Amino acid sequence: MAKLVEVKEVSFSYEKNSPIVFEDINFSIEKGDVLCILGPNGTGKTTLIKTLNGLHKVNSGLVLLNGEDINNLSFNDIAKLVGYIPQGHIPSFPFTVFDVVLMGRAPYVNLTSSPREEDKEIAINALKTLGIEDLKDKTYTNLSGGEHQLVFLARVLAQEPDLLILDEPTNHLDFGNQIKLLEIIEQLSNLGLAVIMSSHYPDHAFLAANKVAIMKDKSFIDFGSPEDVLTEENLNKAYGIDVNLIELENNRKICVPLKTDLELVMTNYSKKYSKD
Ligand SMILES: Nc1ncnc2c1ncn2[C@@H]1O[C@H](COP(=O)(O)OP(=O)(O)OP(=O)(O)O)[C@@H](O)[C@H]1O
Repeated sequence: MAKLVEVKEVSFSYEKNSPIVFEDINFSIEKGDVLCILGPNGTGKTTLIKTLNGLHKVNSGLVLLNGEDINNLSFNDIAKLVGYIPQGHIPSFPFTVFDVVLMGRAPYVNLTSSPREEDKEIAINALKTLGIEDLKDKTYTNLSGGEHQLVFLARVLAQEPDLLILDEPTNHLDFGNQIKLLEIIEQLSNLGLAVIMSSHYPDHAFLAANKVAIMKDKSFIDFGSPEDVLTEENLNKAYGIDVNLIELENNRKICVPLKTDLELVMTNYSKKYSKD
């Protein structure tokens, strides 16, 4: 059986003669996998993610969804397979939260017909799953950043995709909601949904992912299980800081970044901001 996502020898640059963002990327994702893509700012995580939902076309190589070249799939075909939450999306129209979530059913609803009762039930269920049914009648544009994020997630759940692609999904979420979101991701993946998310938090990969990729210098410097990939050495290579990995009693690992020696860079300012 074909893999849900296969990425083969993929390279990308924004313009014909502009620098390559990444090259020779290879990986695959199956049902129920959660892949966390880590890497420093500007390494190409968002760009890579956009090649997996048809928003960017690769320069060379292949992206296959369920064995089919993504270039041969229509926008609607991709929308039935892939639910995507972009980074920092800005809501523009004052729809109700319920209507925003119902829009997730668009790939299944004929343009000229209204949503069916079944679609409305699916939308309500998505709100219930995330524990935000009480936001149903609120105006989407009036919500907080974290509430937008959860409502957008409800909308892509209503889309009933096989793959969720989440670009820094815990942005804007409070301490508790970050963990709740990771638990929701874990539970959905146990049901068979696949998830690809980018993140700036290696700890989030330990909490929710079974695969991790670290992107740096136009490629993956490592890909595999969190235990194999999230080493102090790899995290130092990726972020240029020392990191201690600490194992808690319940076998859970956490990453603790150590302080850097920034005083060297700050010497020019020491006179101006002298406390004396
Ligand atoms: N529309 C664009 N046109 C040209 N270059 C772009 C465009 N979007 C991004 N880039 C460049 O592509 C590179 C990768 O950007 P990308 O946003 O994919 O990185 P990222 O790893 O997601 O970063 P971050 O962690 O900061 O969100 C960067 O050098 C960026 O400046």
